[in-house]
This record gives sequence, structure tokens and C-alpha cells, in this order.
Amino acid sequence: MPNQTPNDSIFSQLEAFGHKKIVFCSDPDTGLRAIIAIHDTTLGPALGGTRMWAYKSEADALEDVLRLSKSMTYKAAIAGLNLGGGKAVIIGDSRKDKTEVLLRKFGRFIKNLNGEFITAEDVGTNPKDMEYIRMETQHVTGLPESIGGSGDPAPVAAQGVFMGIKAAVKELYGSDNLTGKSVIVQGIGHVGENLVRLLRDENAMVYASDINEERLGQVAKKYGAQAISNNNIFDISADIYAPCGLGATVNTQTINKLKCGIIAGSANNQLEDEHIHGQMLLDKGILFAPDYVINAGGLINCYSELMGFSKKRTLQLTENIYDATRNILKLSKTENISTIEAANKIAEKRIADIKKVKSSF
Ligand SMILES: NC(=O)c1ccc[n+]([C@@H]2O[C@H](COP(=O)([O-])OP(=O)(O)OC[C@H]3O[C@@H](n4cnc5c(N)ncnc54)[C@H](O)[C@@H]3O)[C@@H](O)[C@H]2O)c1
Repeated sequence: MPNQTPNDSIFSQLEAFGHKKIVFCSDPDTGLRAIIAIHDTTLGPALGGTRMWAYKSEADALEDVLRLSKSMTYKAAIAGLNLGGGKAVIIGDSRKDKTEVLLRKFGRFIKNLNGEFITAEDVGTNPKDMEYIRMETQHVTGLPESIGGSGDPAPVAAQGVFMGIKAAVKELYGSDNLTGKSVIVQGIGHVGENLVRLLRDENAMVYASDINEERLGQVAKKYGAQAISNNNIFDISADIYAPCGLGATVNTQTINKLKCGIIAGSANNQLEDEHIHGQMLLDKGILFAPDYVINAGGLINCYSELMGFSKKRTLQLTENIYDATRNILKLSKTENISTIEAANKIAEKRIADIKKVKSSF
């Protein structure tokens, strides 16, 4: 989705990002300060995680929720889901400030939106927190399996990234077989570890890095990956670079050093600047599988839970990421536009088409 740097007036920001609705949730009794951003509901109710983060300023929190909710609109559209885009942020330190009453109060604000917004876990929240929200509203997903939810979305997210990697490899090498291909997985947390497992199962060679050295040692040993220092990532020649930690790791500095033909990983917002770095990658002939397209497995898992969870159906929808990625790479090639621009075009077309369906009755 397009990067924008709106000025700091709230209404200008809403107009620049194209949001439908913003709800500011303030409750001094519980200490709740949250923002729910509903970007677009053309395709269905806005679904997005609730992030709890100690933002430096309220302006930072607002910008984050606007940016993240917009990307959810694009992610759902490309994945072919009948969902709109939304996101929520709770301002606070999740290790100190998170309480049952705060989460339940937040649940009441979601309840008041009457299904226009559905939430799930994100950075700083977990399935247990979703259980608290569920006590006040049914508009929450990503619940633990023990209470009928879809459970941990990370293995599904990893499966989607794996399909995206295969699609990119097919484009570059003519076959999607990963045997013998080398992959740098940066960040071997919930998604990264599952990705390492899938890659090793297909006999890819994996270089793994993580700032958590203890975890890195364990995961590398378990799957037969080669542990590398985070500082060496851009010195290593490999077929694929899979960022699975934080965003913005693809920037002017790193693109100039990168020795990989493909970038495909789970981290959200991998390009520091969508336009500048999308174009730079195109010019350098590095194939970028857009992050929001190939990491949609987590969202698909949540969507399945809403539809009456079926593992088989979830897997089918996740495997569609292969074709979705292939179509984007094809459009990028035929129109000579960056892959992120191609993905945005396809997402925007689906939303515009469905708007026509919903324009009457
Ligand atoms: N969990 C999901 O279902 C899901 C779905 C879609 C997208 N994502 C995105 O994928 C990424 C990973 O998610 P996760 O659930 O695995 O998170 P996680 O917190 O479990 O794992 C992230 C890992 O990255 C490591 N890390 C952080 N910064 C790093 C750096 N600079 N270099 C190397 N390692 C670093 C952390 O130590 C951690 O082990 C995030 O960007 C997340 O937003 C996750």
C-alpha cells in the first residue's frame, strides 16, 4: 500500500490515508488509551490485530495505526478474503500496563462498533488477552484452540511465506524446487522457526540469524541450519533473503550490499520506503515478493476461524498465495513496475470491482 507522510492534523491524516473511521478510546478508570482505525470496509468487516506498545507520543500511535490498518485492507484484498482493513493500538507497556480490566474495557469499545471492526492478537498482545476481550464482545478472533479458536497463526503464516518463496524461485529459476537453494532467514521467532523447518524439509540450505543468540543456537541445531551473526547478513551470497524479524530492513544501504536475487519473508513493511526501495529493487533486478501478500497466512487463519475453522480450507487459502505472488511478478514484468506497485494495483482493482457489486440493493 502506498507510503504517505501526511502532515500532523488528524483530519489531513485521515484524508491522506483514506480512512473511513477512527475511534479514540479513553477510559481513565482503567487507564485505557487506545485508537481503533477502520480503513476500508468495502470487502467486509475491518479485521486487524490490537498492538500494545509504549509509543513515544500520541502522534506516533496515530500514525502507526493509520499505516497498519491501511495495509490490512490491501492484505485482505490480495488474499481474496471478504474482509476490510483495520487495526487498533493500545498505548502502554504490555509488560507493565496490561490488565484484565483494561482489555475488557477495550472490548466494550469494540462491541460498540457492532461488528464493523474485528480484532486479533498482534505485537504486545496474545491469545489470553483475546479471551479477555471475548468476555465483552464476540468481535474477536485468534482465540486459543482450547476454547474453539484457530490457535497459533504462525505455522500458517510460515506456510504462506514458503509458498511466496517458491513462486519467486519459479519466476527466477524456472522451477520452484528449493533443494539446494540457499536462504538467509533473519529472525527465527514464531514464524521464522516454522519457515526454517519447511525450508529444511525441502533440503534448502538455511543461514539463520537472530538477536536472541540462545534461541538461534537451539533452532539452528534442531533443523540443521547454519547460525550466522546478524552483522554478516548482507555479506553472504545466497539465493533468497527472508526477513522475518522487524520491518524496514530493506533500505538504500542494505540494497546496495545485498547479495541475493530474491527477497521474501514474513516481516511487515520490509521496505523502508515503498516507492524508493521498490523501484531500486526493480532497477537492480532483485525480485521482491511483497510482504503483505506472502505473510497473509496469519490473517487467513483468523478469517477461517470466523467462517467456522477448517484446517483444510485454511491450507487451501494459504496455498493460493503461490498463484497470487506469480500474478504480481508477472504484472511487474509486463508493465515494468515494482512488485509492490503491481500488488497494490491488483488489490485496488479487487476493491473497486467489489464496490460495483455492492453499489445497488
Ligand atoms: N505471527 C504471525 O502470525 C505473523 C503473521 C504475519 C506477519 N508477521 C510478521 O512476521 C514477523 C515475525 O513475527 P513473529 O510472530 O515470528 O515474531 P516473534 O517476535 O516471534 O519473532 C521475531 C524474531 O525476530 C528476532 N529479531 C528481532 N529483530 C531482529 C533483528 N534485527 N535481527 C535478527 N533477528 C531479529 C527476535 O529476536 C525474534 O526471535 C513480524 O514482523 C510480524 O509482524 C507475523
